[in-house]
Amino acid sequence: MNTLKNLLSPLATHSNPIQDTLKLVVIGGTVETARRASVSAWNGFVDSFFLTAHFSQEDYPYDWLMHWLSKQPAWGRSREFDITTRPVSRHGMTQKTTGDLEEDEGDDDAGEFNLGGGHRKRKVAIIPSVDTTHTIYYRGHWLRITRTRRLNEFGSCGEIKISVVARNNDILKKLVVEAKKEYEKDAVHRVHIFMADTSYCCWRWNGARQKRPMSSIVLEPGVKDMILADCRDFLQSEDWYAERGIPFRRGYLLYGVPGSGKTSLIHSLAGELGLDIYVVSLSSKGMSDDTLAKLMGNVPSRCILLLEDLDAAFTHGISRDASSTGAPTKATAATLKEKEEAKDDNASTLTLSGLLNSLDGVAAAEGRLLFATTNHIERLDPALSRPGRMDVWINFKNATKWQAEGLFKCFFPFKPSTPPDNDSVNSTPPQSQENLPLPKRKGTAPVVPSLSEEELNLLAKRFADAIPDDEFSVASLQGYLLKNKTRPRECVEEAPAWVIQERETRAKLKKEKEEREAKEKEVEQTTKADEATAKSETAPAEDASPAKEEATSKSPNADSTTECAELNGGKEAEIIASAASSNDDAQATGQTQSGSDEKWVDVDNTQAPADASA
Ligand SMILES: Nc1ncnc2c1ncn2[C@@H]1O[C@H](COP(=O)(O)OP(=O)(O)OP(=O)(O)O)[C@@H](O)[C@H]1O
Repeated sequence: MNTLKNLLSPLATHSNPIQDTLKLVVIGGTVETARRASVSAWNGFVDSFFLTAHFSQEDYPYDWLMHWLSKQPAWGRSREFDITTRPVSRHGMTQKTTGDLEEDEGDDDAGEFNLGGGHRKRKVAIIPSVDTTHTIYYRGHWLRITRTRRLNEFGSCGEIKISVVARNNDILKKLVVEAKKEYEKDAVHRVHIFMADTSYCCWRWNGARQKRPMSSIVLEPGVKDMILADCRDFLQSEDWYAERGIPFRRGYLLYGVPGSGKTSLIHSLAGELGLDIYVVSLSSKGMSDDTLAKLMGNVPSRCILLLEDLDAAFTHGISRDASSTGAPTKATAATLKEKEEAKDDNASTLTLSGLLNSLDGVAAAEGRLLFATTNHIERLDPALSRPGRMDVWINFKNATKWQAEGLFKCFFPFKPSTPPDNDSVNSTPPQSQENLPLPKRKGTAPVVPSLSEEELNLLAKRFADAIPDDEFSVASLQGYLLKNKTRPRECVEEAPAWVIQERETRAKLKKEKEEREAKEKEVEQTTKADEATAKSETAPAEDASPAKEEATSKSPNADSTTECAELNGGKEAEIIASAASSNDDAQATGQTQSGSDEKWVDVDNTQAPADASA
């Protein structure tokens, strides 16, 4: 005490200011040194007695732990925590957490509360705050949990550190297993979507969507069953593939008109098979052979890898090698111009050989189901769609009457005439309602007049009669039904008028498009003529090159064909021929090709396709 008094007394009395400053520095230094020594002693103590596990956001256990932590009762008593409406893990599961904010009386949907006055509810999670250590009691042990953020080469990344005093790491193993189980239990109703991030060469979680029941997809009989059975069979055949030395991969090419259910079917399959979907857009900015190879090498073994609008990649500069377009179709002048721009604009520089390598090269991931969709199969290079890369082809066409009827039944549920007992409801679901999700949310659901089964069947039949075969996409029928979702009877009455109106609108749009194109062509020709006149006036000597003149006076397509043929060194025609013949064969034979593992399925063909894996 006296020492301290002696140290501090000069500060109170008038003394030399230099001496005072020095004393303050000494005191401060001593205090700081003592603090550091105690912190490092504590860390040493922790290191020697505690087991510590680190969980990085880059890997799945982090998600399991965050999900598990968000459900722990300890947060209800904690004095510092984060409240978030964002997903607590990359899988987007924000659910009821202990210590949650409860909605006003009358709402038992705990964990949801109204933000912003509207009727939309958001779920709230309470999670450990960053850089704070929390202590949780778990199975007879005190866990010290610290959530931190660290910087890595791609930005900041979350980390969880869990320390526990224990003789071995059994308790941590138990914790991880429990967290995983809980996580999977809660994830079972969702399909998780990951998008390729070309900037960081990684997959980013993009959302968790509610599973879509297979019964809500209306395709010709047998198609859904065939594809589902094929996927299941593949996923169970790892050993079979290994024994025969065949790469454990399977590709599905879904092609056809827009709005016919290609994407919906994939979503539904993912839910049915319990797989995540990894989506790559080949024409996205920054996509290169290298990036794609890394991304493909990083997909987990059991998942759906989706290449959407495969043909779009071809019209945005993909090429077989440095000097070719890779696409079997004629490249337009606009396409070539786009390619030139792409070089400057950091756009996709992917080549077809790069794409082929990443699909089935040595480093390509195994065990994944590859799905590719396209509206223009004729634009695909045959190399891309050959068996081994795309084993099953499915053609999606405009809606048939059968599909119109099925879609109508999906939209309007019927009321059984006599209330059946629970068992009979569970055992025999009506075909159109089978697997459909039960309405979960409370609120003002639209009032739909109740229909008996007979009436529903009759209305669906009449609706189908009014819809012409193979003229409207299922998406447009869905649009019409959505507009009439509370008026099933009127919907059927007005269907013929809707068909006429749709036809008129389409004819009008087509006419407008033709007029616009004709105008554009006219302007283009005038500009070309003006340029030619200006050229001949300013540089008469250049007239001596007639070949060049001839090329510029051709149509844009003819132009690009010439340029394309030059770029390909004459290979273009070969590619067109092989694509056409393979496609024609497909249409002609229509079905399974014997001797290969490939299937050719036409959704309009009512014959059940043969099982290719047989
Ligand atoms: N066969 C179908 N059964 C049920 N719904 C369908 C079907 N086809 C389309 N739809 C509905 O139409 C909408 C668009 O469907 P989807 O995106 O699956 O079509 P798509 O063939 O992938 O189209 P695009 O080629 O333009 O990507 C969805 O809302 C979906 O519910």
